[in-house]
Formats: sequence, C-alpha cells, structure tokens
Amino acid sequence: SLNWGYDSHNGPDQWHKLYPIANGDFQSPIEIKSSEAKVDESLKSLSIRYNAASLKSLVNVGHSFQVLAEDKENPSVVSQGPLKATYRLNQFHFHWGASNDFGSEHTVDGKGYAAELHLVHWNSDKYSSFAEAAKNPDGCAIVTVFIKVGSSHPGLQRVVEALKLIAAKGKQAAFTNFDASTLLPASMDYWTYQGSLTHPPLLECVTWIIFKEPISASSEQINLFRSILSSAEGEKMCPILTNYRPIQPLKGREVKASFQ
Ligand SMILES: NS(=O)(=O)c1ccc(C(=O)NCc2cccc(F)c2F)cc1
Ligand SMILES: [Zn+2]
Repeated sequence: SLNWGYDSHNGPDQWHKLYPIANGDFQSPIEIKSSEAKVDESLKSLSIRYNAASLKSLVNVGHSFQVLAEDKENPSVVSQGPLKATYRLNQFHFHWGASNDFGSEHTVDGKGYAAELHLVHWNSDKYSSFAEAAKNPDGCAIVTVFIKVGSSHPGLQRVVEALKLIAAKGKQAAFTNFDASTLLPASMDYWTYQGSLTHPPLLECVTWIIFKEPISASSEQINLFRSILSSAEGEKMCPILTNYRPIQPLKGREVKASFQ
C-alpha cells in the first residue's frame, strides 16, 4: 500500500485506514491550553545528561531527517521530572511547515511555532530496545522544544549545514561530537501529558515533556529544513515542505505544568 506521508493522498487524514490507533484516546500532538494545565508542585525538575559522544549520524528518512544516537555506550539520558525511570536518547528530529506561521505539532493557546524539536528517548531500565519500549505506555519520553523565527541559533547551525550531505531520501552522513543540550532553552519549565508518536505507527507510548520557552532560529536556518527532499537520488526533486500532524482531541487527558 501507499507509504504514509503528509500529502493529501497519504497524509494525517488517511493514516487511520492502516493505523486505526490514529483515532485513539491518547493521540498526539495536542493544543496546550496554559490556563487549564494543572500546576503540580510535586513535579521534579528534569535531569538531562547529554553526551556529545552519543550522536553518530544524520539520516534523511524521506518525511524528515533524524540525528541518530548510538544508544549502547555513552548513553545520553533524561530522568526525573515526571519520569519514574531513566530514558535513553534514541534520536532527535524536527517538524516544520511550508511557512514560518505554522509548522510545530503542539500548539500553545492556539499559537503554532515555526518548527518543533523532538528528542526521542526510551525506557532502558525496563525495556531492551526502542521498538520493545514503544509497545508500552511507559516506554518512551519525548522532550520537545518549540522553535520560533528570530536570531540564528549557533547550535542548530551545525545541524542545518550538514543537511546538504543528506539532500536525497535514504542518504546518511556521519554526525559526531554534537552536544544536543545546546538545543535546549534556558528555562527548564515544562508541560507534560501522556500521548503517542505523532506519525505511524502512532503508538500510545509517550510521556511528552514540552518546554514552555522556545528557542530561536533564523528564517534561513528553518528554510534549510525545507531544502531536504522526499525524493531519492535520480528522482524528480520533491522538497519536504511540511511534516507536522495537526492537533488531536484531548479526550479528557490532563496536562500538568511544572511551573506556576
Ligand atoms: N514524531 S515523534 O517524535 O512522535 C516519533 C518518534 C519516533 C518514531 C519512530 O521511532 N518510528 C519508528 C519506529 C521504530 C520501531 C518501533 C516503533 F514503534 C517505531 F515507531 C515515530 C514518531
Ligand atoms: Zn516528531
């Protein structure tokens, strides 16, 4: 069958045909209504310990690009906060849109950002791999940073410069010695809720941890996201202009805030 994507014929409105969980009760992304988030004083601050030696390569997966972590030795990990275990970084990637007015997956009080960073982790205390963890509600933790258009981001510059090496679908390049913590905002205030992966297989295995403070990137940097192609080498060039899923029904879930 057709590979899923973000076009009208294979996009988010069609996913339920092959992935019925798309209409589930714990789907992501969602709109965060800041006034309805429940302040939870018991929420600890997040402990993020990233190791520049963890990241190994950059790959064009056809609907986005990912920076992959070698999740055996020198793990980069997140713990504390809402988490009851240590979660190991598997990869990070971004979502964006055709214009800077939208492109993030989560929205805050009706506002979309130009892009959204997902740092994807899995519960390595309980499970043996990401794929195993993704079958469980406590399997994954995705740390999320909103990206707004503004001044150029020095940390992001290394990522966007490497995109020319992986322009075509399936291409990958070495990408080492990068400290992903340079992509985090100054404030550690966050919202958290239980949800899902935001594209197929859409598994409901994610504790979402969403920083309130966005980072800034220049419009040139965000435009370079749109320079990578969903087409393989030799095919008609097709830039990835949009790869965000629209917000999904909250279905009675509670969003907690770590801050007043
Ligand atoms: N956008 S996001 O951050 O919510 C997201 C993160 C990871 C994945 C993923 O790993 N997919 C492949 C994959 C591989 C093995 C097992 C899986 F369950 C699986 F989804 C999908 C969406
Ligand atoms: Zn994502």
